[in-house]
Amino acid sequence: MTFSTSRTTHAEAILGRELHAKLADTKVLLVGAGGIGCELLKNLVLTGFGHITVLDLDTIDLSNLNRQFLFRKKDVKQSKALVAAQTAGPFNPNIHLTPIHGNIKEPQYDLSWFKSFDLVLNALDNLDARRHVNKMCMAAEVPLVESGTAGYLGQVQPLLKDRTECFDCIPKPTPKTFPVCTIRSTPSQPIHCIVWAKSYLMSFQSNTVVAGVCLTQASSSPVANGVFQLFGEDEDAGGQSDLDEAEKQGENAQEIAKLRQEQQAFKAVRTALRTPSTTDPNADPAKMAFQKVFNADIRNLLSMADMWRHRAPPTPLDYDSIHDGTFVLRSVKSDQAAPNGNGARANGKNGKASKGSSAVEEMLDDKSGIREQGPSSDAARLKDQKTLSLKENLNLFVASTHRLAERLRDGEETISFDKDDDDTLDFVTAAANLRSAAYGIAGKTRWEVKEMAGNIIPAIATTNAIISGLIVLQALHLLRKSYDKLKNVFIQFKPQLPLSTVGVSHPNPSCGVCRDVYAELRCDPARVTLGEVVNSLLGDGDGEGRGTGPRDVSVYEDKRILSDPDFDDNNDRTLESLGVTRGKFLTIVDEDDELATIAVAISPLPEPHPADGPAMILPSPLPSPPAKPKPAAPMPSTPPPSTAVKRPAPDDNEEPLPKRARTNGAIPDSVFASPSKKRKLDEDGLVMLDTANEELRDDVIEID
Ligand SMILES: Nc1ncnc2c1ncn2[C@@H]1O[C@H](COP(=O)(O)OP(=O)(O)OP(=O)(O)O)[C@@H](O)[C@H]1O
Ligand SMILES: [Zn+2]
Repeated sequence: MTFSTSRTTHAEAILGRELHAKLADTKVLLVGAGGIGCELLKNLVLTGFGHITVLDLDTIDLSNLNRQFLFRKKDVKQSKALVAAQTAGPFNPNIHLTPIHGNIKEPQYDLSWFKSFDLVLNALDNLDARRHVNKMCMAAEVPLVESGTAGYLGQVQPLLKDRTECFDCIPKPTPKTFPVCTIRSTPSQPIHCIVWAKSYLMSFQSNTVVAGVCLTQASSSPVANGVFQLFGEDEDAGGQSDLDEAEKQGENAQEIAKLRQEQQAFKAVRTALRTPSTTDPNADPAKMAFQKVFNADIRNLLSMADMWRHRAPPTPLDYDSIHDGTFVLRSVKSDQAAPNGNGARANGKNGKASKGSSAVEEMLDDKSGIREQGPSSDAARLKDQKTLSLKENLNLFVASTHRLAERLRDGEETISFDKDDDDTLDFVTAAANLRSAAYGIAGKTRWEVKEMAGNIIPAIATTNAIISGLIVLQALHLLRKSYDKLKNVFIQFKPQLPLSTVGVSHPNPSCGVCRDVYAELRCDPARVTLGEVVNSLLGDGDGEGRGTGPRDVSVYEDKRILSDPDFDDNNDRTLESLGVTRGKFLTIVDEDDELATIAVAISPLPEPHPADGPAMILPSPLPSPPAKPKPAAPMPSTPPPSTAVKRPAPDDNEEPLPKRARTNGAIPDSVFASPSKKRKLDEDGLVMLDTANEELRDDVIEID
């Protein structure tokens, strides 16, 4: 007896003939071709999914090659989506693969486009893109499998509108925050110095790592708030408006004069960084930057006596003496902030400077040259893992500042921190370590700084591979419509139970994403006005499919309010003039809070469409939102969140906030019982579950 086997024999045997045949016609969108994406694409191709679109915005980096096995060294700098498709396509000639090099948030990937897929699989690495895809899938009612890994941990979550909770049903934990005073004036841990150093490249506010207002500052000017961006945009390009304003409002004139002086000094450094280099050592931008931030600014802080009453004061660093090896780290009391204050070598015996002082001594001990961490003195240790002396940090600071300055002069307008950009990593390492030395905090190796500054949890190829297999299993349940089999699956750190599953949860009745009623409006945004659109969508309410009829509503695009019953200025403006174009949503909120919200996706008119044809094609039937569930009574057992210190920093581009709290209403018990309100592993908000009753354990760095 002979058996004939083909490439599909095994897949057919496992899946059954019916499902296997169905796969050939299935259209899948895979978003992300990174660690999970590469593994998953291989699985999809080999399982026999017939039509796969793979989309990624990025190009291949050398550091991807250890786990993103569809890529080779020759592919570095090429599009991930294109190379992934080129490599995986030939694994199965029976399937169609469409690679797209692009951002999933681009307007052409609108609701109609999402609706053209039977299934969407996320293999992303950031909260923003995940939330976007979640919303599009909820609107399009296309099943989505969400996933993420963090080191040895991983999670798969199948999501389907009205069947399961969506990605946004549970508010995600906010990223770690640090009080601005700690970062700007009173760091006590290496991470504080690293965050500070990063802020010299990037804005404090925009990456929301620093929270609160520093009480020692009088004004809200960038200088007062510590937003010095040596390599970024000039936050105060418009002049000294903030300070002028503060002066007008009668704030302390002396303090304002001091802030102005600081601002001038800072601008001089920025200018020097952008000016062709000279031989004058005093015009060396690196030296100027050093003297400003590690000497002048620290002296300035020392003059605020109150700040140092209960904590060790920092020591101003001196460029020349570090350079020639004669620098002595001084412990200066707040009232001894004079340049020649009594100094003492920071040897840990002086209580004021004892924190981390042995590590500081290590940095000071230039005779040791480059020191190595740990017991091994193996000369072959990676250079990244060596602790640099103070002088070496100075040299690294100077060298990296020069390299970054050269890039500015070559036309780069802003330089942001990127863990894979050596110049920025060197700068942050050196600047953070120099600041640590000034504050008696232990220094960190370049390797450690890379991990901490990049919020890196090492990626493990095996975790990605397991998760990708599990994604396919959940995808198959969704395709079979075996909804009772759907599971949230977790890879966890438990030898007895490395893999666990939990049944999916119901949607959160007050979710501001999946409880909205979605509709699609095909229109020419240049030819329709806001008022026209809203009135047409509300309809006359005169029978089935004819809408709710006129009522009081507020209208938003994302967080921007466009109109409400007391504000109709925009009603005669076109959608285009209001920036409501293809791919965006108009959100219509019931002013009486009785009916669910309508979210209207803006799509183009179908082609071909006569030029004199209607400017919009309304959804049919018109949206008819159900009554909103009554909010549950507040739960006494849940303490209110503390807003005292760790309030998240306002977003840089903050736009008017919606009047309503979209997901912040009282959350019913069922939500807190939801298994996915669990442990946060990833900066981008991946929520991980261990067991149903486990505490939220965060890798939060303690802040003072
Ligand atoms: N908005 C987006 N549109 C399209 N692709 C995106 C978007 N956001 C992220 N991605 C892609 O998702 C993938 C996530 O993969 P992964 O987590 O392995 O990240 P990586 O950048 O490849 O690796 P690492 O961050 O560890 O260097 C990346 O390839 C990234 O380009
Ligand atoms: Zn939801």
